[in-house]
Amino acid sequence: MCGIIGIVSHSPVNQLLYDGLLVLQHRGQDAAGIVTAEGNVFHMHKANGLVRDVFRTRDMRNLLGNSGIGHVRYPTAGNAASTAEAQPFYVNSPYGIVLAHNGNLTNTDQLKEDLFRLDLRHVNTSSDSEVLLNVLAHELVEVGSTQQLSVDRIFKAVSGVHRRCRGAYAVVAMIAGHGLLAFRDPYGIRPLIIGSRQSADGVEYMLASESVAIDSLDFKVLRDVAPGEAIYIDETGKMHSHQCADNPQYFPCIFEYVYLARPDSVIDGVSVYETRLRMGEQLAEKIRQQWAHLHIDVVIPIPDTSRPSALQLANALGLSYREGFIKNRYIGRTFIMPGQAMRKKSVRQKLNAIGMEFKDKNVLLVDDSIVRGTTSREIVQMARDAGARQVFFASAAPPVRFPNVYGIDMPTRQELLATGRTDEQIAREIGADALVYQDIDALIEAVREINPALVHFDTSCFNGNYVTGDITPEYLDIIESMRCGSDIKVKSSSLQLDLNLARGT
Ligand SMILES: O=P(O)(O)OC[C@H]1O[C@H](OP(=O)(O)OP(=O)(O)O)[C@H](O)[C@@H]1O
Ligand SMILES: NC(=O)CC[C@H](N)C(=O)O
Ligand SMILES: [Mg+2]
Repeated sequence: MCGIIGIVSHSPVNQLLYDGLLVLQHRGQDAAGIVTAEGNVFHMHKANGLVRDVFRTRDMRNLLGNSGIGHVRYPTAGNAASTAEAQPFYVNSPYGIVLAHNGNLTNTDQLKEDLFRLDLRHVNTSSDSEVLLNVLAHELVEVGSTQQLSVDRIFKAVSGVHRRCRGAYAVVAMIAGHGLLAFRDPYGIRPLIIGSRQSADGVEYMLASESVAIDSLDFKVLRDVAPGEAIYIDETGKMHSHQCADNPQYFPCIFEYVYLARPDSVIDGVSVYETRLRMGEQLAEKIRQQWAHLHIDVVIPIPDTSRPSALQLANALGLSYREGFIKNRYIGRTFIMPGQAMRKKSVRQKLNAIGMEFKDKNVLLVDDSIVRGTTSREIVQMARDAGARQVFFASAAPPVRFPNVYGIDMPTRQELLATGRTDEQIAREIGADALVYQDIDALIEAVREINPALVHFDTSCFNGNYVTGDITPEYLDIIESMRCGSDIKVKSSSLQLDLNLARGT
């Protein structure tokens, strides 16, 4: 889950893009980049680091032009440390194209081989996003690069991308001398939303991963981009849209509501904050039924993401809600940091207990999810060190037992705390006296109650159902075997070969 943004304006967009990326920083802390278009010329600056560190005044000055795209990266493929994999990516033919991608392709290696062998294109990094860009570039050639690039042709090229690419992709791209293109994969796994505003010179458009970026830049939300749909804003500033997939279906990632997105965003018509409140209510109901024998003195959230769920859970149970952990506001999100050593160290740096809230109390700690257990293990111990009598733990999401292949870095079953363990074993692992998880149906209900039009979700990390239909046990085995420890560093080019071997082809 990276953050992407695209703006077509009537005045310079560099500051708007920067401000938008700052608002999307929670979606990626590893690298940031902006490309602006000034006539036929692209200006690009990208590097590893947080938005505030990547862009100096001199970089901003060079980002000239009235349209542009931006990206904050949370690596899920390729090499986390490589500056060359910071986005947006650029390819010079046809026309000159830049692209920023949120998600993860699941047939990267097959595509890479086809690009090399059949399309005569070279991909220089191990990033799936560079592959995606080259597929788009090739499809744009296929629809007739020697002729005028009409809107129809651009949409045909996106249909070609949908036919070839598997996995999750929300994309913003710019075609030099033409306009800004955005599209969402046929299942709408990762979010994408469009907004507009009226300026003295005409309408201006903005696309972003989350509505919070649109709100905070003073645009008005128009609507979510539909699964499979493409939006094109041409060089005159006119917006076009078209459904480019044969069989689009809504399967948004439910983990966006659990953890990834900011609570003040609305994704696919659902307020993230409201779902988190409802998750708390649903969990309270389960606790009421299952834990009548336990005495809880106080409910304490594990900041930040679990706050709304913990608050509502406490309300529903008639218990007091107290802030027992204080978060160092200068430390980022730990789950999306690359490398277990860094994540572990950061939990202690990030959270500190307030003794009086724990001393001689039975505390119920609430987190939005338990993934590797890095946070919960540390936090339970911190609660005990602070003098808690009993420590109970509640997760507003079900156990995470399966790898995510659509843009969240949960690649191996071994590193997921809940894989192969019962709730009792997990409670022992994190050192809690009791543990309760949300049920998957209750989680789905928490989102669907707000927008009943959403019927299906990508819930693969909870139940192993992979909607794209191409994720076999062999695929997961190979992904796992390619990961060195838990750090992201994929020996990408061997995937297809290994898959073929696994299938005996
Ligand atoms: O079981 P784990 O592998 O530790 O992952 C789960 C934890 O990581 C996330 O917190 P994070 O610190 O990333 O962000 P937050 O401040 O938004 O809660 C999430 O909210 C959980 O607390
Ligand atoms: N989390 C994401 O969306 C990652 C995008 C892309 N797969 C990368 O690793 O750069
Ligand atoms: Mg957290």
